[in-house]
Amino acid sequence: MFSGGVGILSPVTSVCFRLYSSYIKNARYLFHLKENDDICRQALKLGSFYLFHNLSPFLRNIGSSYSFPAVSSSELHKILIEHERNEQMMEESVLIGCSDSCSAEFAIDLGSLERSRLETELGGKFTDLRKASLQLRVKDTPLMSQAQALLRWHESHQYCSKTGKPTQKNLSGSKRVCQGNGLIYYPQMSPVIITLVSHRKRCLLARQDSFPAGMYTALSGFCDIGETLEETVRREVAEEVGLEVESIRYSASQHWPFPNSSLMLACHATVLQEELCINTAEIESAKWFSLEEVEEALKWQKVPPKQEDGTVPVWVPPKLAIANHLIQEWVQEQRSHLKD
Ligand SMILES: NC(=O)C1=CN([C@@H]2O[C@H](COP(=O)(O)OP(=O)(O)OC[C@H]3O[C@@H](n4cnc5c(N)ncnc54)[C@H](OP(=O)(O)O)[C@@H]3O)[C@@H](O)[C@H]2O)C=CC1
Ligand SMILES: [Mg+2]
Repeated sequence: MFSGGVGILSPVTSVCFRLYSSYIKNARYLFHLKENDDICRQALKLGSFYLFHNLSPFLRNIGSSYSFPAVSSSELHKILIEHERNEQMMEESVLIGCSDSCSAEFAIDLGSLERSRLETELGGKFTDLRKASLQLRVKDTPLMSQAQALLRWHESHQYCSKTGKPTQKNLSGSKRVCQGNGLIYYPQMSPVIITLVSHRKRCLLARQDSFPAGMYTALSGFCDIGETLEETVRREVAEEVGLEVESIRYSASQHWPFPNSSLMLACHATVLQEELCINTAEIESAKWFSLEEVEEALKWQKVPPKQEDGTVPVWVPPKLAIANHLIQEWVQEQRSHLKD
């Protein structure tokens, strides 16, 4: 049943596993891998590995689409030997999940190996994460983002911020431990709210001057320490556009890897008034949009071309961004109100 390490689990644990759904089996198996270096070491010998080079994921182009392929443990072993690396380097991998058949999945950064040679041997390209996110199918991006975020966290937490001594990752990469005083560090994400504000039949979309021309999206902002989700929504809406939030409705969440790991918490909010007071230190422009205008903006699948007058039509972030989900949800709700 478990191709990656079940033999190490006690018979009692294995019997319990048989009663569970595959989701629970996987969750329990991953828990053991995270906690126990010996089980994880066994899983490394049978697992599959997603490859990165200085945090750029490896993509392969097949016809008109791209894949984020994994190599087997034996293939990775062969690559390391051919590039004159010790097989011990496999232990630099981080655990990112497991397949339905409980085969462990890891990510490894091969940044110390020659990039162009690897690309030729593997038949693909190490691609910048932003570009890769747009090339991959939306359903394949979360795994790639998660893997890159975890590798990035390990790369930037090599030393203890209290003692200055090196930290050591456990085998799965679920934590790092200070070699000086045993302090444990866990991978972190910053909570960020993203809120689609609406008033009567219009919703509010805004842009920062760093956005590509024409792109408008929902308001967003990092949670301050100690704040609740609701408090952040109220504060950010007040700070950025000078509106008082009346009601908040949670919608969904998403891990967002740019520029560092964020947990995007998406909400709908209604406001009491519509007169905007834009904080230009934060955003360049914010406007109310009707259903028709939002439907028009959603039609663009990629950056629209400049019009004759030199302007770029309004467009919204692509499907991989939770902003798109919030906007689509609002459109569906408006359409259903029209039918009522
Ligand atoms: N997935 C999606 O659909 C969307 C994702 N986002 C993401 O949400 C995030 C936040 O949006 P944004 O509106 O810019 O946020 P804010 O409105 O909070 O403003 C960003 C500024 O806040 C400061 N800041 C405070 N805390 C942090 C922290 N923990 N990490 C980094 N900066 C912090 C930084 O200022 P300083 O640099 O001066 O220190 C930064 O420039 C962005 O990373 C963006 O990529 C945004 C919209 C859509
Ligand atoms: Mg903001």
